[in-house]
Amino acid sequence: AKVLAENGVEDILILEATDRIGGRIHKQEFGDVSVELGAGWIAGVGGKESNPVWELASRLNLRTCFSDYTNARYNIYDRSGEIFPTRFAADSYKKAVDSAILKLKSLEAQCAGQVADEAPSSPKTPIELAIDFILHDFEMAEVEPISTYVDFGEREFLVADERGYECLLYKMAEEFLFTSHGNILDNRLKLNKVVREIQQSKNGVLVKTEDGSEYEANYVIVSASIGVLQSDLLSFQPPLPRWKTEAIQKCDVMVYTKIFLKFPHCFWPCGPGQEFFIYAHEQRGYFTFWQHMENAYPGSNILVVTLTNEQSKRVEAQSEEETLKEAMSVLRDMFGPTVPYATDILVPRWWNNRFQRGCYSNYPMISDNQLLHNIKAPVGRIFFTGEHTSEKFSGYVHGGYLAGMDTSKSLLEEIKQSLLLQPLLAFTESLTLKHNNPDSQIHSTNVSFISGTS
Ligand SMILES: Cc1cc2nc3c(=O)[nH]c(=O)nc-3n(C[C@H](O)[C@H](O)[C@H](O)COP(=O)(O)OP(=O)(O)OC[C@H]3O[C@@H](n4cnc5c(N)ncnc54)[C@H](O)[C@@H]3O)c2cc1C
Repeated sequence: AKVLAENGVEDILILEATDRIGGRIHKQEFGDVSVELGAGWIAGVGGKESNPVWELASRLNLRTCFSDYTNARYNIYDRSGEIFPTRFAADSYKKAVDSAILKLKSLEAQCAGQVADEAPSSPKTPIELAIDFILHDFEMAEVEPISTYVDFGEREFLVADERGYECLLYKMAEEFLFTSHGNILDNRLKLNKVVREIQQSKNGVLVKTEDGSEYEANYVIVSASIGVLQSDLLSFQPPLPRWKTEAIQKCDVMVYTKIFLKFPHCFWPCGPGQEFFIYAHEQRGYFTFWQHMENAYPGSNILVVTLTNEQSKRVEAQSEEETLKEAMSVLRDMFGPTVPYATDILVPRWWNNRFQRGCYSNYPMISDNQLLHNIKAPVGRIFFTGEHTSEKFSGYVHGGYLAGMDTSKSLLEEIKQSLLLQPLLAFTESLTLKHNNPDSQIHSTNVSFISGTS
């Protein structure tokens, strides 16, 4: 919207389903600090190009902490609280990386109709399963080379600022919407407006919201997540073409749940290289990845455990008490029976949120550019944007940011073309009218053609 406004298209309307802006960037007060339920890191810093989100954060002096995940593999606990020896952990890690490379090669071979030379081994033991989880669901959810790292650098910074990651969005809003004391008062932003239907005709679009409101426009940009597009929240009239719906359904959606736990005191190791630690269990992804928040907020006594996909869906479906019981039993395995019970727990529910239906897009390991192209491509007057439409940075905040700019530029181009074509179209129309109805109507259409040209 900012790109459009800055380019003279100020007659815009932003319809947001919830009572806030920010979407998957969402802070919440927990245990006297601000925690990030959604995006937490600015990924891709320190490289040859500057990450635009890092630039925004620097301008706002956003407080961040460098995250060094590399040590996580040396803090792997078994179920009796023993840490796996460094050498053994390093070897297991190397084995998992080699196996991931083999798996990719075998997939590539399969796609080319060939048989791979060597079959990859599957993780079986708890430590193998734990490493497989951090490798695939956490560290490298993408296939190498990872554009974010190549372009912007390999460093990642955790946002640890009471204003929240979302303050970047309010800053951006301030630059083109009417705001006062941090509140957006511009009536071009309408909150609590759940879009349910988008009708398009030759001349424009009609957007219908759940509360019965209707909005007419020349164009619409849909920035809802890929999970929402896969759900039945939004309907299109006429229905979207098959190439579009098939592409939308083919893209995977990751669910990524950060569970926050507050304790009366800190009982975990907090020295250098100990921010991240791993729990090795027979069930892959069962309360595997842990982080303490003492680097981000010293004295906060908060732990975060990350669950993904099936485990995320499982805990979303149960009560917080049940999840807390499971987490406590895992912590007592690792640190002993005297570990104090957490005083508070926070479980975000991204999968069951009908305005998200998941956390971020995950393109299949082997997919061609056509899939992304089709997900991104406009259908008539309906344009699509969001992280899932970013060619290089899908899944990230900077992906969403850059995709938004990209889509707006395409729309500006479309508007420019249609303005250039208008006189020509009016002329063609007047000729058709003349042909069909050689009476009084002709003149008025011709006038609009002439005024259009001038
Ligand atoms: C738990 C989690 C952790 C993450 N961690 C990171 C990270 O560390 N670093 C990183 O870079 N990225 C991370 N991401 C991804 C990042 O948050 C997203 O890629 C990015 O914020 C997506 O922005 P977007 O504008 O595409 O979509 P959104 O932020 O989802 O915006 C879409 C908006 O559309 C609204 N909407 C949906 N349906 C309707 C409707 N029918 N009518 C009206 N409005 C509607 C939604 O309410 C929402 O506000 C994480 C995401 C999650 C959920």
